[in-house]
Amino acid sequence: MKQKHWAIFTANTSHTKDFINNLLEGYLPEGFDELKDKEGALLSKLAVERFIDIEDRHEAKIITSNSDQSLKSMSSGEQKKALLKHILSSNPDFIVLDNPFDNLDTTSQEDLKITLQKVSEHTPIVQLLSRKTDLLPFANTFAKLEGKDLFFHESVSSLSDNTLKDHFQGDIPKPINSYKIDEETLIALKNVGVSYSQRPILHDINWTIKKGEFWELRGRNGSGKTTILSMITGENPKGYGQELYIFGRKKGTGESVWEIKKRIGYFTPSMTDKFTGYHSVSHMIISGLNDSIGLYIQPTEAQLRLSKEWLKLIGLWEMKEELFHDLSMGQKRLIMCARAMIKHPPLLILDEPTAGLDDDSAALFVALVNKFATQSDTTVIFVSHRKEPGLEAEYIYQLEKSDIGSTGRVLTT
Ligand SMILES: Nc1ncnc2c1ncn2[C@@H]1O[C@H](COP(=O)(O)OP(=O)(O)OP(=O)(O)O)[C@@H](O)[C@H]1O
Repeated sequence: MKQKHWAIFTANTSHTKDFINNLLEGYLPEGFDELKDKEGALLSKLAVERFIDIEDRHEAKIITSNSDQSLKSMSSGEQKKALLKHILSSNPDFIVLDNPFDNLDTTSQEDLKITLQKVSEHTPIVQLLSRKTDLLPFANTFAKLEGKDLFFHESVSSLSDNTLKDHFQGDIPKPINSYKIDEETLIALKNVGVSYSQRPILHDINWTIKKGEFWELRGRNGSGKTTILSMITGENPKGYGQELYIFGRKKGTGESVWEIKKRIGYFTPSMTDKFTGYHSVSHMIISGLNDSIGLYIQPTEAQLRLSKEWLKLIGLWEMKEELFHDLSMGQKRLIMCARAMIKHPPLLILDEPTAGLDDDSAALFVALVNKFATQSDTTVIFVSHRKEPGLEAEYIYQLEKSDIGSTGRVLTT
């Protein structure tokens, strides 16, 4: 009999985590009899985080035993590859893949496809996917997870519904107080180099970012994207002593990390997915004005008015009193993005912001970013391995890996 492989399409309202736990714990939904009494392994961002946690707590190396580096210090793509290697070496009876291509560069995505094709000859695979282009070619059983319920479909074509609507009617709300930045050049890196334990990571990086520009930062896994961003935000001490200028000042000339952070909006999905506090949707947006997650003081009239304008723009005004906690993943992402935008920071960094979103929600998210980049003075840096259709970045900063560290060049779109 032909090996069965499942492709489960998820949307942002799908109860993906419960579904995966049930599969791995043997509470099999109908249609998965082939996995009865079998031991499965999970490749997902959450599984990586669990291993980081275990390695941290026990000071042990489980999936990185043949590397000097801790799992935590690896780049997100490297972590995923290390986990895959660990899974394959433990020969599980079946493998569950939760959006396996997220965080991987295009070459690594192709390599993973080839590996999985081979694995699929002897091991059943369950792929959960939110983007249609990610479908593995050998999948032969298709279903959609709607909330908790699974609906099987004969083919992929019967799964698609092209009903994308543009929710963003209206303009980006103006901030209550605006930042005054006199310099035209917001960020400048001049001949910046970084090494870790004598391993060169970045070489001679020259990158000038001006006020109001919209950039995409690209590069393969481990090429140093996060390293550059963390030097800019002040989280990485490697920026000190280098020709790195932030908001017109050379790094390390007296400004505090806090002063810099106040002027940077930052969004990455793990901020949303890990957040467990119970705050209303409206208060979550307003909290972006105070640089806190969640609101702990009574908002002013002006703040409430501003949050109303944002919620109307992103189509979530009806949900203002709902708890952030109860929203779907796509809605949470829009709220967190609006929260990062609300004060029109001079710089907004979006780090793989669409990872895990379904096609429609990703397109909606991109539409919001495009609108913000056009209608505000904020400089936007968007990092992603996916070429998001419709993203209107003006410039691309491309990192190219090499033995002496990654070098960078500017491409125009
Ligand atoms: N604290 C550290 N110690 C040792 N190596 C590190 C440390 N932090 C980062 N690195 C290494 O530096 C390189 C660049 O990592 P970085 O996270 O900047 O890459 P990236 O371009 O963001 O990758 P990805 O696309 O996979 O997220 C990687 O090889 C990573 O393993």
